[in-house]
Amino acid sequence: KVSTVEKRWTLNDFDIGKPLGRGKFGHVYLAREKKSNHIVALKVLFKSQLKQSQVEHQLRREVEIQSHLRHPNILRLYGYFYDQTRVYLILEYAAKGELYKELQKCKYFSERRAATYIASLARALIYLHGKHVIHRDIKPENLLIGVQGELKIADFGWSVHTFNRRRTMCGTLDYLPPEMVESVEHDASVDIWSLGILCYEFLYGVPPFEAKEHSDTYRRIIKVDLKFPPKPLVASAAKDLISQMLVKESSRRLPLHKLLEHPWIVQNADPSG
Ligand SMILES: Nc1ncnc2c1ncn2[C@@H]1O[C@H](COP(=O)(O)OP(=O)(O)OP(=O)(O)O)[C@@H](O)[C@H]1O
Ligand SMILES: O=C(O)c1cc(-c2cccc(F)c2)nc2ccccc12
Ligand SMILES: [Mg+2]
Repeated sequence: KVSTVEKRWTLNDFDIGKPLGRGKFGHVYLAREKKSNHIVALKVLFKSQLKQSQVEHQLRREVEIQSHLRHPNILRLYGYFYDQTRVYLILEYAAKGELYKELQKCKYFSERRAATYIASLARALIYLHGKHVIHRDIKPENLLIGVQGELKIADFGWSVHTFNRRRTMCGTLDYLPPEMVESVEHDASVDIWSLGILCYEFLYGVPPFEAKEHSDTYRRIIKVDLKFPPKPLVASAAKDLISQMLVKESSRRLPLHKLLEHPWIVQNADPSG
């Protein structure tokens, strides 16, 4: 069993295996922790590139947030260490890889598979929001698949701790810099919207507001120009759920615990998730 974050890890603690993929800032390798024989994914990030892109604070925040999370549908971050030139993240290994590749292969998912994924993501988001964390970047590229086929939310690079409302409600906003005011603006309901987009994409194979130009996608989003194609045939209960999540007024989006009671989820999601 891989111990907690307190231990000081070094590269010598691991045997490095095959590359699992390439990210923006470096590679991810299969690795085995020598003492426990525990298989992990070792994400190697180059400090030079992190500095260049000015994402050091984002990475520290990602590590700080993800290392404290414990949920079956959230990818574990066991620890990190760094040397002269690189930062290493010790991550749970998701044996069945990326969800978006699975979606490309199947074109779209069955209602049972889609509902099971959406229910497990809703449970993970309920857990996250309960800890005042919003992910803000829920999309197929950031979802990995565990050895039992279960979904794992990864990439907390864009996640943030939301301020408790007392601090922002009574404290004047006047002195808060844009980036703090901006994060006060959007709350956990941004993840409900993204989950609605995902649900649509799982069932139709494309996201609802896709367009050739970014400007067109932007226009369709702010208009909530939601259309359901005739093919593939999708149950009206699923369309009803999606329509309750893709609501412009963020406070009127279907709360996550209500999503888990929605007929389409109750009838189609596999309880084990
Ligand atoms: N824990 C893991 N288990 C299995 N494969 C992984 C894991 N983490 C990453 N990978 C593989 O490595 C690839 C790159 O990883 P990742 O997406 O985390 O890098 P990144 O794109 O730089 O990160 P970000 O998406 O935050 O920019 C992934 O697309 C995936 O194929
Ligand atoms: O040389 C450092 O002290 C250093 C540490 C860290 C770091 C420290 C904790 C957690 C984490 F994810 C990253 N990130 C960096 C990124 C670029 C350049 C240097 C560093
Ligand atoms: Mg990535």
